[in-house]
Amino acid sequence: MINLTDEKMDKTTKKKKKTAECCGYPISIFFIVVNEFCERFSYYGMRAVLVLYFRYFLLWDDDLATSIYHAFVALCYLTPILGAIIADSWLGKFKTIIYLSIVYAIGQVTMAISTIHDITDANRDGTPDNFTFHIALSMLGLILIALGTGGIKPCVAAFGGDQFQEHQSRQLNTFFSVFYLCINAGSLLSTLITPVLRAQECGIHTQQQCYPLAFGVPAVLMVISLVVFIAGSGMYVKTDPEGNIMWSVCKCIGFAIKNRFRHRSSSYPKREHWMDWANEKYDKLLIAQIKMVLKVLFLYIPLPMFWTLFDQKGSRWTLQATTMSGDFGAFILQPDQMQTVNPILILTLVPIMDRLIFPLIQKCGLNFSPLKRMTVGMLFAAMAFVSAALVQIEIDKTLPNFPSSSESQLKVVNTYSTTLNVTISPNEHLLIESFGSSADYVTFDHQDITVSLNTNPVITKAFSLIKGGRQTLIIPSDPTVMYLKEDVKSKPREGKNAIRFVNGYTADLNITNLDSIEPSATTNYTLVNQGKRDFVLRHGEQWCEFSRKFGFGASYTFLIPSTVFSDDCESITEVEDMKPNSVHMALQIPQYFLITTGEVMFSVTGLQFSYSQAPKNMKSVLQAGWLCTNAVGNIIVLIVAELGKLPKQWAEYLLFASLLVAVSIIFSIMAYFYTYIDPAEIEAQVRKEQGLEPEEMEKETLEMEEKDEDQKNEQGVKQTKI
Ligand SMILES: CC(C)C[C@H](N)C(=O)N1CCC[C@H]1C(=O)O
Repeated sequence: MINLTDEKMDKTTKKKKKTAECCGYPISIFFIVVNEFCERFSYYGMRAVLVLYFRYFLLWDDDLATSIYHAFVALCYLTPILGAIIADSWLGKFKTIIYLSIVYAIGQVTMAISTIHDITDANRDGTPDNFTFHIALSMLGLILIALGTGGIKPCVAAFGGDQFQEHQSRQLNTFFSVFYLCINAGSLLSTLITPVLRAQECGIHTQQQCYPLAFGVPAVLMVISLVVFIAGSGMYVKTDPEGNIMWSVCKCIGFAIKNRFRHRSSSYPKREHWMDWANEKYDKLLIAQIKMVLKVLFLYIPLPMFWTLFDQKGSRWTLQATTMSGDFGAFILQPDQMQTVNPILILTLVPIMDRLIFPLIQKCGLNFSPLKRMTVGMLFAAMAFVSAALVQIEIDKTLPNFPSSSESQLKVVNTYSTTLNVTISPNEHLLIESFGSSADYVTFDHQDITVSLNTNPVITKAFSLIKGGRQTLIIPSDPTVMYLKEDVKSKPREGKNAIRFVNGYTADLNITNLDSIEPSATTNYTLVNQGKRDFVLRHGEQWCEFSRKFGFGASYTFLIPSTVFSDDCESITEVEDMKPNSVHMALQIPQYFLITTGEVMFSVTGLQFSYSQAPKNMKSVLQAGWLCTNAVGNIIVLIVAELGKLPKQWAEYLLFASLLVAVSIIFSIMAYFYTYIDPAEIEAQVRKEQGLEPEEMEKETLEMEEKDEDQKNEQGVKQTKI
């Protein structure tokens, strides 16, 4: 018999301890949800500008930037396992959250410091001189952030759940919804704010895009998140870890497998569950707890497929948006801003579902159990992809007919003084007026062509076209030097417009933001945003200004005639190489609505389910298992992106939708055989079977705490056995 000190008494009775409440909720919850809001602001805010930092600060190419970005996101969803092990086996959730939040905040500050170009810009030219320093610092920052954000994620949700007493089960479910609302409110605000901060100019020696501010504000938010969490310290219910539970779990599973193998002969009687083969050596309670966790983890196997579709919102759907028009009249939406529709919808759909839809379904007498909700959530996500496929079919109707890999396409632009008859061997005849172009691209299934112009004398020239490419034959004022210029062969990125100029003026010209162009030359493409753009053309003292209004995703060649200054830029002609996007981005709203409805049913429910079905000492572990489904989904997206795509994007969307339907059918069958449990009840029952009265159980817990870690793992479990 050991003496129960006040402190120990508190430890054993803490679940029963009355916590301060407000409207039926523990007050400590307030600190946890505010902490989550700030943390998600910090995480998503930093993520919103990360690719741009790689691309335009570190000057990495698109492929490297996106690969490192996705690897970082996947790492953020893998580290929860580590956090959960630390919390459930060693430090407890409270201390784990504090320590890993410190790591996280240090990571954010390191990241912000790595973006200060002035640190290494000795020659003051606006670019860092020592890229290795910035890369090393930012990678260190990202690793610390991934450790921190992933590590605390399973602990915060589970720690929030721990604050509720048994009579607060309704409030507990609402907590997970509010928790999800905070995630999305934080992410929405930060994804709107950090890009604006980045667009500011700042610097000591030279003014540059303000990455230090864009990364600095998330770092400050992470520090606030930590301070808020610590501020609630006195109010939390803190459950201590019961020794190195993960090590005990691994040893117990290992023993069960070994023991089963040793007794594989049919002469040994079968046992109800393979984990029962650990009965000889391990505590029944531990075995029962492992069975509960394994049952849920098994159920999670098909779930990554949901996240595989969900995560494509940020990639494929954003690319789809770049081929659409974002002109909403009152405002213009950029393709990547379309993603903010998801958190906005979450903020509206979670309350609607919680307060209206789910109670209504219950009133109708339907049993909409958590696993049914998750299955329906998956079906909604599949429908979202069907909707995306339908939108894609509409877009495809408006897209130019790009050349296949064996074809070549050619357009002709005439800046000669008269109309020309252009013959392209063997049988293409085009009549092209001065400062005009052929109506559309001509497609060839061979590359070697001969072009003849009906000038006097006739000019003939041979060309070799690019296989799979689009080119323009530029006929300048001196047609003998006609030449080929390569054109864009896909929609310009980010919904921008690709423009270029052909100089038909007799001398060099300067155009706003472009290098000077020689007579008869053609500039390379420049990308310009949607909206009205002004250009100033200059030659010596002469200048004129012209404006054009651009839509989304078009490509133009502007032909500058020799009279450009005498008619004040009026005579510049515009050749449309690629039509602007005509399918409206609003058509993406149904797919966002469907996927977000699916997310509310799947993700919010999954969070609650993972908490409710976990034994008390493995709550964080099961949360980590849940988050791992997200990590695997992310990795699948990475692999799919690497493997390439189906020739038709709409077909790929339909393929993913069908895969998710198939997976949801498998999941519903698995769910059918799953029996919901009350882990506390099972634990109490096992203890009862072991002949332990509640008081004895508490004493025994204390005795176990007295022993050293190793003994506790090895002997503690045996000791409780009957
Ligand atoms: C992608 C949105 C900004 C956030 C999303 N709706 C969401 O809440 N989550 C996506 C993965 C799980 C969850 C999160 O915890 O961030």
